[in-house]
Amino acid sequence: MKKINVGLLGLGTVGTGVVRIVENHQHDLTSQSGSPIEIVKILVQDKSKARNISVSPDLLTDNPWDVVENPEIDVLVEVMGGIELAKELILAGLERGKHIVTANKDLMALHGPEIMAKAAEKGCDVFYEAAVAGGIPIIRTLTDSFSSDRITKIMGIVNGTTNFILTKMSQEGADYAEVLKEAQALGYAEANPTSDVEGFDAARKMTILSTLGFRTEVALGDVAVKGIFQISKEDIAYGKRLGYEVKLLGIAEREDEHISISVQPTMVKKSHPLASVNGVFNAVYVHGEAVGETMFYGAGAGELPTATSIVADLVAVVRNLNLGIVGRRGFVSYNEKKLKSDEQIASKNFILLHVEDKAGVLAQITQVFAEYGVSLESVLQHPNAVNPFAEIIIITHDANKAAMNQVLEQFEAMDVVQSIKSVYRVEG
Ligand SMILES: NC(=O)C1=CN([C@@H]2O[C@H](COP(=O)(O)OP(=O)(O)OC[C@H]3O[C@@H](n4cnc5c(N)ncnc54)[C@H](OP(=O)(O)O)[C@@H]3O)[C@@H](O)[C@H]2O)C=CC1
Ligand SMILES: N[C@@H](CC=O)C(=O)O
Repeated sequence: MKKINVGLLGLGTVGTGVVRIVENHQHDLTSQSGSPIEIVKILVQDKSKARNISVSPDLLTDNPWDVVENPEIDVLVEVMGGIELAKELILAGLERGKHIVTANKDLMALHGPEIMAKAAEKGCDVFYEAAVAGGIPIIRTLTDSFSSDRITKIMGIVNGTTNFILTKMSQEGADYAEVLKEAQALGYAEANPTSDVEGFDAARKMTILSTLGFRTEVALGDVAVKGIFQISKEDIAYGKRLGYEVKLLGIAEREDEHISISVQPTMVKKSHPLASVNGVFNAVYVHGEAVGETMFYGAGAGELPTATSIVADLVAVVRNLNLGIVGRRGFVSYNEKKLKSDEQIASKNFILLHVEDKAGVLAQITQVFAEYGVSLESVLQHPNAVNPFAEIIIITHDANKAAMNQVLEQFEAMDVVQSIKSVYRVEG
């Protein structure tokens, strides 16, 4: 039984979890993969840093090439994050015939095709289950379990940090900045948390999921992105009154071979299963033509859930090594990419307006919707107790994005409209 040597690039939140699982589950890992797995070198930035796991100082190095050029190492597990250095090390590892496991969605969303091409050229495995939704096995599900189906929609809460923040704001009325600090302390947030709160982390994950689900090479620039920082307590309170929770959703849809992908705060009807996904939990809803509706739920970030996916990938690599095969997750060929136009993207919408509180205003507002063919599901109006204006909350029926943009442009130009406070997509 040949021992498999692993070089670990990074010993932060996720790397620590990988060391723990490899140590604690050694017997099971060997019996499932056919080989003992040993971490023989670990790259860190600062060897003198205090760590919440004890590892032999001999294992640590701050020189990446000690790991990547080590001929004894069979597999590189990249959990250091960042793009340029991680990419350089992974490509250098592949060049030397090393198999790769990574949690790096930033890298896979931007450079996945180049990395997969190098892996194919060198006959190596590249697995990245942990890159999307932490502990949920969604990548395997899309590439393996649904290979027989035609997926039409992937919709999910794929960022744990923002879901943690929105849950605390909704349930406890907590302050945004305070909860973000808590998410950072718990190891959920990215090194630069703006990528969580501005929606880019979710956009990278949706790039990966839609590429795999629609078998189409989706680029990060194809994803329309909106983050959570503009969500107010008022929006959350109104949503609740009307039976909605505000969630940051990644939404990828396919219709007549055309696709659209977005990340945006969304009012989700409380009866929809995504509305009750709280805290750091993630969930991904997948609709396939044959299978119908499915949903996958679990911890989307954090040390051990994420490490579970990494070590499962490691087992897959080792199994393949022992069988003498490679099992890259990718495609022989991709479908042609056709993006939906704004006229083809339709959804229900929630709009909160502050308007002058006088006769005829509501009629003027509804007239604008009628002009652009947007039909309304409900309209609520009531005076604001503090300020001399009225609040109007409108829920539309399905309306296309182009028409909605024209409606909003009209509102911007109307004297009776003091401000367009918020606009959300509505699901459920
Ligand atoms: N945290 C999570 O819940 C999840 C994270 N991920 C992804 O996993 C990856 C790792 O995340 P996480 O563990 O949270 O990150 P951390 O910041 O906690 O850890 C990063 C580790 O990499 C080391 N490192 C970083 N840059 C360098 C460098 N230039 N040279 C040498 N070592 C370096 C750090 O060294 P040192 O310790 O000395 O500072 C640290 O050990 C990221 O790609 C992230 O997006 C994916 C899913 C969930
Ligand atoms: N920062 C990310 C970590 C996992 O990918 C998140 O909060 O989901």
